[in-house]
Amino acid sequence: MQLRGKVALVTGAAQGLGRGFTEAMLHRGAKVALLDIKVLEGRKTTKELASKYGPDKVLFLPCDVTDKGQMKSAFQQASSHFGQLDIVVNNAGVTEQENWDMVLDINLRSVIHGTLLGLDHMGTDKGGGGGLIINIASMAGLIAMFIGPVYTATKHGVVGLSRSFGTPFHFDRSGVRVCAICPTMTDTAIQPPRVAATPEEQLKADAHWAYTDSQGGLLQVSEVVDGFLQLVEDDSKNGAVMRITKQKGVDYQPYGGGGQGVPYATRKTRSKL
Ligand SMILES: NC(=O)c1ccc[n+]([C@@H]2O[C@H](COP(=O)([O-])OP(=O)(O)OC[C@H]3O[C@@H](n4cnc5c(N)ncnc54)[C@H](O)[C@@H]3O)[C@@H](O)[C@H]2O)c1
Ligand SMILES: CCCCC[C@H](O)/C=C/C=C\C=C\C=C\[C@@H](O)[C@@H](O)CCCC(=O)O
Repeated sequence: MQLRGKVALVTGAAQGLGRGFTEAMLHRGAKVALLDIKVLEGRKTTKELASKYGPDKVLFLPCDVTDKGQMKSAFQQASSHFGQLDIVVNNAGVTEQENWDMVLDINLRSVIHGTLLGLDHMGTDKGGGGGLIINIASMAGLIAMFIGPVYTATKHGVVGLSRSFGTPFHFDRSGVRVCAICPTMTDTAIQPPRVAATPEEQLKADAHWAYTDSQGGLLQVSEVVDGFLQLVEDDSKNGAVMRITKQKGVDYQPYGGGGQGVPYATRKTRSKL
């Protein structure tokens, strides 16, 4: 998909990777609705981007992605404000917390909801024009991240969700590509401090940083954004799971079973179901 003239919605867009994806799309001529629970940071980011790319190109919508009403309303506002919606980036996420329900709600439930809302707004079967949904998973969606079992579980869920909606069975009806991106550790505020407040936290921090350093250190946001843009522009990728690592750069997780690795029904086979 070429970005000029397109409209995107990005969750968790106030900072970090979400801000990076947003700015890259604005730079290529898209308009973007920025959603975030951090209202002050979101407004500040939007103001900065408006002064660079034009006030008509951005819209900040305060939104807690775990609140179904707020999410539904934000999708409606974005699409009526800009008159269309072409790309949804489910990016908002948090790392492991004591309140594991919240990790599930933000990292998985809201991504499921954002994907369903994206299909409702963009699906050709729902009166939309087709489009693209990119779910931001993590390398922890493909391998076990030892300091975050719940985080790991949610990211595996995001990968499975994206692969399933990325089968021809769904694309035939909706015309919406659904893909996931799995970066390794990236230099954003989600990273834990190297010096922690308690001995237990320090143990985890030491293990995390020893592993991260052994893997070549942190990715920069720009490296993840480059992979994101490749995925946006490559219409052949549906159900694809992009990996971004220090060692290999951008590549795709191989799955067996004829590409998609899962059984699917095409338009032809579905008519016989
Ligand atoms: N940084 C990494 O190492 C890394 C690696 C792989 C994947 N990821 C994933 O990338 C995504 C972005 O993370 P980041 O590294 O930019 O972190 P970040 O903390 O800088 O940004 C996350 C954003 O999500 C927002 N957010 C959190 N909870 C929210 C909620 N309930 N409603 C709305 N917005 C909410 C935050 O306010 C923040 O702006 C996450 O899904 C994360 O899991 C990050
Ligand atoms: C606690 C801080 C937040 C981290 C968030 C992030 O999403 C977590 C990432 C978790 C795991 C990263 C693993 C990285 C591994 C790679 O460096 C590489 O070794 C994996 C290669 C896999 C392959 O080639 O098959």
